[in-house]
Amino acid sequence: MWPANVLFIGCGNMGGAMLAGWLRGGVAAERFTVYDPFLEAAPEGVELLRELPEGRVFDLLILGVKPQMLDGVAGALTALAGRDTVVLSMLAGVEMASLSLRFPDARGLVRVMPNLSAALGKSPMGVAAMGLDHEARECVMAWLAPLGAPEWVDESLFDAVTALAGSGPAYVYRFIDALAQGGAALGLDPEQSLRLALATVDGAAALASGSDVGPGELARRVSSPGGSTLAGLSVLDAGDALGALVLGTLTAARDRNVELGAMARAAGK
Ligand SMILES: NC(=O)C1=CN([C@@H]2O[C@H](COP(=O)(O)OP(=O)(O)OC[C@H]3O[C@@H](n4cnc5c(N)ncnc54)[C@H](O)[C@@H]3O)[C@@H](O)[C@H]2O)C=CC1
Ligand SMILES: O=C(O)[C@@H]1CCC=N1
Repeated sequence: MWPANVLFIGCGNMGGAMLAGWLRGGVAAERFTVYDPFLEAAPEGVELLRELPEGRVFDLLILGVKPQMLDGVAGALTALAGRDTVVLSMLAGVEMASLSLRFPDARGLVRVMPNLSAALGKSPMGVAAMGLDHEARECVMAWLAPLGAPEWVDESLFDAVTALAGSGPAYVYRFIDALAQGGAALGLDPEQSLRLALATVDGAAALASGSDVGPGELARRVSSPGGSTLAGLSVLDAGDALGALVLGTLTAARDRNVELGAMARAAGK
């Protein structure tokens, strides 16, 4: 079954979440090797290397370093990224054209944009590939499936997908914090307020995910005519301030991804 063996190059927050997701999904730990000079420990059964392996061939190389570190590692990976090896990158902003300059001999390239929910098998994932035939692309999707919901995305939209789905958990966490702090300001015990906020977001997201109607209709169903939810929504919806704030947030994140991509393009010339 492809990939028989997988080498992570850097396995911090995001790489670690993906690794945890595969292990949770039943993939054998022995199929994974991690090269990371700074990681304290790898999960049980996963080989952790402080030096790049020599004379070994991996089916899949997963780049899990920061985008700004690409050129700190790429040169040393030439021998590992040969014609039997697919290179998969989770790096924000960095385009496949930039990757193909660094890994010209690789069997193919895959870009994936997951988020930390991969650890629970609940990550949305944008996926794009280069140099892989239909069968290999199907294998990539099957390989990513234990992490959540992979879907093909045109690479030109990757920076937007990264802003929404990659960074998105951070924005949701801010909203959870705001709910919890609001409840505490109204007199609830802060810990109880956070518990209530978390359970509310968890249940609301699960309900919306399984619903055949959209979030707008679900919000309407919460709101009794003349009731208290509408009184709250009249504040939240005023002047579409929330919509503008979220759009501004996603735009800033998307634009930073564009900058990171441009830096990688310029450095590769
Ligand atoms: N954190 C997140 O939620 C998401 C991150 N990403 C992408 O994932 C990538 C990694 O981000 P994080 O996991 O957040 O960063 P991180 O800093 O947690 O992980 C990076 C890892 O690389 C290791 N490392 C440093 N120098 C190295 C070297 N020379 N060779 C090998 N490994 C080295 C570090 O020890 C660390 O474990 C980034 O490119 C980011 O754009 C993508 C989606 C979501
Ligand atoms: O903050 C970052 O740059 C990365 C990309 C998406 C989430 N974390």
